[in-house]
Amino acid sequence: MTSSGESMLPARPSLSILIPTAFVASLWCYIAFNLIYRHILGQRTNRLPYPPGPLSPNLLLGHYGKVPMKKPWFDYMEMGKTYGELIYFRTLWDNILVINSAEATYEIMEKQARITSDRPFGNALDRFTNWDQNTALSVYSEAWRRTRRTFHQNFRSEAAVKFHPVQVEKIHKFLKSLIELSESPCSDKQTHSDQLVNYISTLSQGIMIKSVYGIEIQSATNEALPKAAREFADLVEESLLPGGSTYRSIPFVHLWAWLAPSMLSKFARVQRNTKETWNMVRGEPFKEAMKALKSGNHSSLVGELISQNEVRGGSAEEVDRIKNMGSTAVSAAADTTASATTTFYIALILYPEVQSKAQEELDKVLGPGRIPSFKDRKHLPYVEAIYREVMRWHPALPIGFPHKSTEDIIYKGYLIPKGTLIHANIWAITHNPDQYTSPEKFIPERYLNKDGSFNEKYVNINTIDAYGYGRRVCVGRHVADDTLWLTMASILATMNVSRVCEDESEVLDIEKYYTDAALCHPHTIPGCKVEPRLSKNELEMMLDQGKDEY
Ligand code: HEM
Repeated sequence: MTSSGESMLPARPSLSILIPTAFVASLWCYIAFNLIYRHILGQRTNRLPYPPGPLSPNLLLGHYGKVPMKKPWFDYMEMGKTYGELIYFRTLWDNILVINSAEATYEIMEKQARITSDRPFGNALDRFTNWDQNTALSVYSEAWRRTRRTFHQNFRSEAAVKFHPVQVEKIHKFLKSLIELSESPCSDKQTHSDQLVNYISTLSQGIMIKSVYGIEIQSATNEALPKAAREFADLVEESLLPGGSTYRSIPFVHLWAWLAPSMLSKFARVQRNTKETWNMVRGEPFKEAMKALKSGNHSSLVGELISQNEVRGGSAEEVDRIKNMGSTAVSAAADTTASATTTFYIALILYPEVQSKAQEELDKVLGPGRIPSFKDRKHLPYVEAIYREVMRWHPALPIGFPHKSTEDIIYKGYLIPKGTLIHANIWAITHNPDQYTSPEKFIPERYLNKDGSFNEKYVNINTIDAYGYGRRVCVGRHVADDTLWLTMASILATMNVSRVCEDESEVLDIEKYYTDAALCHPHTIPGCKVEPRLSKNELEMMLDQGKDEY
């Protein structure tokens, strides 16, 4: 005791110091435990080496924060020259594998699909942001299997024909807006290009939103639902890159998103925004479809499925699955089909000879005054080859979607341990010079036989790498395939697309027009001019005659 009678015991640390210290200490213990478990004990029990990869710059964090996040498909393709078809590294506790070759992708993601079809999500933060309601982000579980089945029943090749009326209607409307665009006086050519990109988005999203929910949209940039669907895709895309999702599994990180005030923490703000945006995409159009259903109109996929469920006396879980399917379809279509259509325009401005050849084929097969319909597809091999080349030349998801292994895999003497995040480098696969001569060039002829017929080898849609692999292969691919083919055939039949530039000899660096992250799409089409091949009246007559041709 002091003379004043106060105790000499040290002051107790306050809770505001204890809680964060305990949090940081337990986080480090968790990291240390994971490292010891995975890298020391794991190695001892399995003598096989992990695949080659760059040395870890940090014992604890691995490559966390050091991996390329901007167009990383180029870096991994380049790194392939040193490490080969498999590149292996880790960030914190995640083991990550990037696959650069078609052969390894087939062996690991197709042949072993049973054990490589999980996703690296499903943590507390993913539940906080409701990512578990999105089929593309869901873990490999019974819930995913059931929603995927609902998806498959409605989007498989035979079912995709029910999308045809809306596809035809929206594509014809798009062509009409192109005529208006070509007539509108505009001093700045780039404004035309930007407007065109807006029309392309409206087309891609308009088809899915109308087919799934029966909702008409006029502009993808001005209306709440298409804007939210794109915003959700933008908010998610960084987590799809190799190493991009590691932070999501940091223990208790969801508490930070939940507790921290938005105005103080950017992280909390982004997570809440993601949750709200997803809730909007999942909730609002569903409410509208239900309103239409109550008023006796169920001319939408969701309306039709809900009324069938009611007739069967179906469950609340089935309603949830239908909601998940509808909202996932709208968010998955937001950037992907628009990306491929915009890439098609870029190809046309760079390769005018491709456009001329396709128009020659269309004019010969269709004859004068007829707009292409799905029935013409098998008679138009060159147009088919253009579509395939667009998907190869600039795939919409160049580094694919992350898969996760659920068992150890041994490939060519290497151990790929259970829990590894697997990314197929679709870009490296579709730009492999051993398989595609001059892969950087747009050459539709690579899909044709010498006599100009379409090469049988490529007929199956599953040969299109851009749609991904294994049990998680794009479930909307048949609908996307129809939309893209008809859009491309219709544009070629009715419009001339060309490039306007000051200097004709300027070599266009197209990469600078593409976005950097996982859902890679051009933000504009540099100096693009679109002119109708026919007069406005002729074109309108043509569209009128073709409007019921599915
Ligand atoms: C150009 C158009 C499209 C491309 C290039 C594309 C590409 C892809 C890719 C690469 C994946 C990941 C596959 C994997 O994990 O290996 C995927 C998944 C998916 N796609 Fe597409 N997609 C397109 C259009 C669409 C459309 C229109 C829909 C609408 C239904 C859709 C729905 C989905 C869904 C639901 C998944 C997740 C499947 C699952 O995880 O089980 N996609 N897509």
